[in-house]
Parts: sequence; C-alpha cells; structure tokens
Amino acid sequence: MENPTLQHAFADSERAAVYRSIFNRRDVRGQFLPDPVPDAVLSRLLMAAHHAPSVGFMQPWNFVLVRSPEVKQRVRTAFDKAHGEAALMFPEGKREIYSQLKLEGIVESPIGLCITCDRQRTGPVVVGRTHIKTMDLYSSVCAVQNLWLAARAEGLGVGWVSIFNQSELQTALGIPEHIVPVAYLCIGYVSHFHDRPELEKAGWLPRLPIEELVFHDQWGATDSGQDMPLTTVLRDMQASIQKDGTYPR
Ligand SMILES: Cc1cc2c(cc1C)N(C[C@H](O)[C@H](O)[C@H](O)COP(=O)(O)O)c1[nH]c(=O)[nH]c(=O)c1N2
Repeated sequence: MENPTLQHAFADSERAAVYRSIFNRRDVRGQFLPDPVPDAVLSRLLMAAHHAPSVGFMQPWNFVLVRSPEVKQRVRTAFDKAHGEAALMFPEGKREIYSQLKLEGIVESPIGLCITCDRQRTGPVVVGRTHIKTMDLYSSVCAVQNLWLAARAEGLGVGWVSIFNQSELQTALGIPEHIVPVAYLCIGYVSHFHDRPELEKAGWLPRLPIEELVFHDQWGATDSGQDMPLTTVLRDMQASIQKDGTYPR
C-alpha cells in the first residue's frame, strides 16, 4: 500500500516549483521592463488571488487595476508626499540611507494593482471574525501573497508600496471611505530578480535566525539546539542558504 504520509504530496518536481517560487520571490522596485503583461497571464494572477483563504469565506477583496499614466502619476504624487514625511521619522544616520532606498516602481511598472478589503462585504457577523475583527484584513493579505507567488512563477515582478496616507491613496483611486486599500502592487516583467531582499543587501536589516523565532509550548521558550532535532535542522538549513544559496526543495 502507498505510504499514507506521501499519499497527498505533490510530485518532487512540483514541490520544488512551489518552494522555488517562495524562496525566489522578491519585492521588486527598480527593475521593471515596459513589456505589456498579456491578459491571459494577468487573469491567472487575479484568479490565484481570488482563491486565497478568507475568514468565513468572506472574499473581502476587490482588485483595482491601474494602467492609466495619469492615475499612476496621482498615486506617485501621494507616495512622494508620504515618503518625504517618512524620512523625517527615522533617526539621523538611518535617514540618509532611507532616503536613498528605491521603494516603489509606480510609474515604471506597466500595471498597478490595488487589492482592497470590504469590511462589510457579508454583513456584520462573519464566521471566524466574531472576536478578532482584523481577520478580514488578513484575508486580503492572503490574496496578495497568492498573487505574489503566482507572479514569480510567471516571471513577473511584484513590488508592494505602502508609503501612503491611506486617504490620499483612496482619493487617487476613487476608493470609497469604507473600503480599505490593503496593498498597492506594482507588477511587470523585470530585467532581473535580486537573490536576497534589497533591504538585506543594503545592510538595513539581516534575515533573523529562524531557530530563535520558534517557541516550544510557551511564548519565549526557545531551545539551545543541542538535543532538539528541529532546532538543529532549521539552523543547518538557514546556514546552508546563507553560505551557498542551497534552498530546501
Ligand atoms: C506589508 C508590506 C508592505 C511593504 C512591503 C512588504 C510588505 C509585506 N515592502 C517589501 C519589503 O520591503 C520586502 O518584502 C522585504 O524587504 C523582504 O524582501 P523580499 O520581499 O523578500 O524581496 C515594501 N517595499 C518597498 O520598497 N516599499 C514599500 O512601501 C513596501 N511596503
């Protein structure tokens, strides 16, 4: 009889593709090409997003596609204002580095996409959102991630831009007050993908050691790793990723 633990697993090459998309996904800001994205490809991305999990199957999202240069410019103007305000929030030293980071590709990317959350979509009482009200917002974030991973598999870059005053982004896109713009995404083909996060490459922050983030039974209960196989495996995996880019498949 077939091993029941493998019965529902994907074939090796399919699993490899899933992990490849996860580990090679990047936030893209500066490498967009002007080539158009065919509707068939864009449809697959939107369909991937629409098949995300959502609290109570609420499907709280809408997808505002932005192709008009004028609308993109309005979004870019809203970004510029918030970006200037943001720079002042960082302490001296970091502020100069922050100002030099490229943090959006709003005008260069052929497609902008705002994924929203309609918090009233299925009425006031939602299965799974009865007590923690932010669950609907998290559902829209799941849609973002589905699209982001599908886009990587299609060879498309995606960059999430969140440096906006929310109301100004809503005004730029004509989004009603009760609809939350969860993510503004820049989408397009790219000249290349970075091998690591740009903020890591720029020395802004390193990737944290995963074994220090995993707790056992109680918050804060970490393990030294000596006798704990999981901790050791995670540490070795992260070390080999950092040393020679050997990602798990
Ligand atoms: C909710 C949220 C919001 C933002 C981001 C991400 C997420 C999840 N990121 C991208 C972020 O900087 C990036 O994901 C991390 O630096 C890790 O890099 P990779 O995504 O692995 O390339 C992002 N990047 C950027 O250039 N401008 C931005 O405004 C934002 N905003």
